[in-house]
Amino acid sequence: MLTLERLEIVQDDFCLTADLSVPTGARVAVIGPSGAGKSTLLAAIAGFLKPGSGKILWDGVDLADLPPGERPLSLLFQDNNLFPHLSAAENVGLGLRSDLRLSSSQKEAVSNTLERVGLKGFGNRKPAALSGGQIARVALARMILRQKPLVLLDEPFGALGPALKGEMLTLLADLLDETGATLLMVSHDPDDAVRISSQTILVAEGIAHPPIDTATLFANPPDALKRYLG
Ligand SMILES: Nc1ncnc2c1ncn2[C@@H]1O[C@H](COP(=O)(O)OP(=O)(O)OP(=O)(O)O)[C@@H](O)[C@H]1O
Repeated sequence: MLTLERLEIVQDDFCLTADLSVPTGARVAVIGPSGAGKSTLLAAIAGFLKPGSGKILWDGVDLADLPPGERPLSLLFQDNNLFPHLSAAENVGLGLRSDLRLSSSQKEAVSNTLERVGLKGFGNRKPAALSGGQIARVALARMILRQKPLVLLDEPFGALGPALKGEMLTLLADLLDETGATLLMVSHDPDDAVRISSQTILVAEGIAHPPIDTATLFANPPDALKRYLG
């Protein structure tokens, strides 16, 4: 379980508070107006931003002293963070070792994972020779290979067209079924929230609200969400 305990994150004159829990295995959308603090929230959980006060706990363990690379999570941004000079397989392999000195079983795991996301035979290609959807698949492959229990996605498919995005959300849901990982996914598209997540965290007016049932939230949106939805 992820617990944000009386968390306060301050960036210059911006302040976000959160006091909430996300049960293990839950899939939670994070939505809210632009600039409300969705990325800031994920950055704090990932360890890139030090909270002003409060705690971030995973299964009761305070993550404060763990650097980003040692936290029990994978993080994926919209640009998918692929290194342009590395092949698809190497980009996936980075999920296991940053120096890419992989054992033969690790290399096999990379190749199996590429196959799992539909990229069999694409391992030697550099990102420039891959389509947007294929790049997203490489990023997902790296994420699942890391086998972390918490997955943080920040608008991961925002640059893709609707059909491709739908395909990626389906693949993501299948991968989460297999790994049982807990998901927090920032999205600007309410349809994504409905599609991938049973629960939604609304971030608005300085507060990351506790997750509530997605359908209930959209059926009866609070004013801040109404304004955002337009
Ligand atoms: N490095 C920084 N230093 C100071 N303030 C920052 C910094 N990064 C972001 N902010 C501010 O923090 C607030 C929250 O930004 P954040 O990017 O988390 O919002 P968001 O909800 O993810 O927005 P969007 O949907 O547009 O991506 C904004 O007011 C932003 O200007």
